[in-house]
Amino acid sequence: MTRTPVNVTVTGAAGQIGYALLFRIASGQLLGADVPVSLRLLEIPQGLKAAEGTAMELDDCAFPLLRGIEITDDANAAFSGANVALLVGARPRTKGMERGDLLSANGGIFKPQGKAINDNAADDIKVLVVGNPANTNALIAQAAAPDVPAERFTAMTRLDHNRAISQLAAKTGAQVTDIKRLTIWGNHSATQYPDIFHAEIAGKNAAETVNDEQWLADTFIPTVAKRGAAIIEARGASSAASAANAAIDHVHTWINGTPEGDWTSMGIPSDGSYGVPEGIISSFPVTTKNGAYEIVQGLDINDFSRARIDASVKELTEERDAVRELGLL
Ligand SMILES: NC(=O)C1=CN([C@@H]2O[C@H](COP(=O)(O)OP(=O)(O)OC[C@H]3O[C@@H](n4cnc5c(N)ncnc54)[C@H](O)[C@@H]3O)[C@@H](O)[C@H]2O)C=CC1
Ligand SMILES: O=C([O-])CC(=O)C(=O)O
Repeated sequence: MTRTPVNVTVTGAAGQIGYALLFRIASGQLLGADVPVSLRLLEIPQGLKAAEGTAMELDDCAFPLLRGIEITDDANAAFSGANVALLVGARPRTKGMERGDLLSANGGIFKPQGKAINDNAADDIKVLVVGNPANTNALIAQAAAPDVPAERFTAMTRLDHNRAISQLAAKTGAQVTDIKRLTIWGNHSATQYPDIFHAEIAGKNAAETVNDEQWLADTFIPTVAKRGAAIIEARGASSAASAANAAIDHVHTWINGTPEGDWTSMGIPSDGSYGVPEGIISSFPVTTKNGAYEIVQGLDINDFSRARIDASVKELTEERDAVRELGLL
């Protein structure tokens, strides 16, 4: 295999998501079974030793596609030549803590990392922000990287998307593979809106198939939106393997395309579509092709959906205003 390795930078590499993610990247599940990969792991100084331990385990897998691992606490070195950056390192939410509380704790991490991406990454850099509050952290990083096209900064709502598919399949007895065109709108937070009005189950409209607005409003939406908190309550730690799985899905779909007739959900800089203020990083239905994404246009938004999209977007504009006041934009 003579192909040049793709440089993938993972921040927070010694954390629990990092541990679930790195082996899947190295095995080819992020980029494809024929794409060699070189890993750059960024950690804070206290995390370096554990990252080295993970790197030893990666070596011990003898992955055919893994061409190198560098470990550093220097963001400029970590993002040097990066083609894909997964910004995972952040402080996770703990019991009883809402995402808003995390803004100031995490904002300081993403501004310098955005600048380091701006100054060091490859021209084709694609960034996925996983660390919470993911949408606003992505906005902070993007604002600090004026030389990188804004649309390369994305935030992860794919875990919400996957959770919603799974809940809908369980309710209707369908297979997850029967469910298409589901959308997560807004923020990766409890205000997010999982929308099944345009979704299909085995080719039939999902909302009509379910035909139960009370289940939608009182069970489905809160179950999906509060799933992160429910996992923390049950596990005593936030979602890790499912979050890593969603990060793999997000980047894999971005690079390789959405299947014909389907779409996915990504947190992306708004172009003003669907009344979402331009510039904020909000989740939309998107199709992807040749490494680029496009917002699905022309969907009818009913009153039920409009109110919920607006509420989540309002939260995002408030987060943007808060980080602006903190001098992070
Ligand atoms: N968008 C989403 O759907 C989801 C997001 N998350 C978020 O992902 C983030 C990571 O979660 P976990 O891996 O469980 O946390 P963790 O605490 O296990 O790991 C975080 C790691 O990041 C490192 N870190 C902290 N600051 C850093 C910096 N400036 N540079 C590099 N590394 C740094 C820490 O040393 C630690 O090893 C959290 O913010 C969590 O809330 C978690 C689940 C889903
Ligand atoms: O809720 C959290 O803090 C972790 C998270 O983002 C999720 O599981 O969706």
